[in-house]
Amino acid sequence: MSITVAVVGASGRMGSAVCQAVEDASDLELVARLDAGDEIVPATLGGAEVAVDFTVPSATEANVHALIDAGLDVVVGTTGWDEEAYARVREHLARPEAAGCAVLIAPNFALSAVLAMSLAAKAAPYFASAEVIELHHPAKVDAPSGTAVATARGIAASRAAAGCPPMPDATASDPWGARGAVIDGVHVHAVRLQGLTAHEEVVLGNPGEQLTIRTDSFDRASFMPGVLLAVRQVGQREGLTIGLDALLDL
Ligand SMILES: NC(=O)C1=CN([C@@H]2O[C@H](COP(=O)(O)OP(=O)(O)OC[C@H]3O[C@@H](n4cnc5c(N)ncnc54)[C@H](OP(=O)(O)O)[C@@H]3O)[C@@H](O)[C@H]2O)C=CC1
Ligand SMILES: O=C(O)C1=N[C@H](C(=O)O)C[C@H](O)C1
Repeated sequence: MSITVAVVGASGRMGSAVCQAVEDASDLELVARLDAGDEIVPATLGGAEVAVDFTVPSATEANVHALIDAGLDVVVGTTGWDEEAYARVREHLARPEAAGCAVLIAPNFALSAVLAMSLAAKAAPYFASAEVIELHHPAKVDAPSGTAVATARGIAASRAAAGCPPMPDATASDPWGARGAVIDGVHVHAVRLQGLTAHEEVVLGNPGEQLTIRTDSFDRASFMPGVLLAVRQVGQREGLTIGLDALLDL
């Protein structure tokens, strides 16, 4: 029996790749393609059991609530989520009328990126300094990337758990914002460059040594195995899952 799938944001760079990947998978059936302006209601969802959302940060949360209302499990790759938005989804999923629905939200479905985030969090307490540099195609609408935000938060959490002191930094004047965004105390730098797809470097420093962890998605094909894994497994989960690492034995 196939799992029936609807893709929201189906005409986009990721949405169109997901539609193709679903069509190419013998155990999945693509039953609906939705885009901006399409209503998310059972009549437009073609009987889908699982929806995949790759849209825009300003639309994704409303889409997820509409998909839960329609009784679907949801896999989300769109960025822009914060703790408050996660809490609203958890609250929605806890309502009796949403019983049986599950949502998985992941900032990055590429195995190399998931491993890079996990390795960065593991390594961070062993280094005095850690910074994140993300590099993307110039059509990306948000900065920093969702992956960079999650990476910085993971680094900060593991350093806090290990009781690490603040990172050394004598910067007293930065009128141009050259030190980048600061997320939970971790500096994050965003590059937008024609020719790039999706890349991230985590640099960790100690006196006399440096560890560089780098992930490169050269092609959106890199995200597809993770998206399909999530589509196949989201229905076996309960509530809200954040991150593909929850499905992997890392
Ligand atoms: N988790 C992961 O592994 C990855 C996540 N991403 C994230 O996925 C998201 C999409 O990226 P990408 O595909 O490059 O972006 P695109 O801009 O190529 O695609 C977004 C699509 O969503 C459509 N859209 C906009 N608003 C709505 C709406 N309200 N309902 C339905 N569809 C809508 C757009 O239509 P229109 O153009 O007509 O407005 C467009 O077709 C971004 O947040 C990106 O960061 C990207 C790659 C990997
Ligand atoms: O917009 C993109 O392209 C990507 N977005 C995600 C993010 O913001 O982390 C994942 C990946 O970096 C590609």
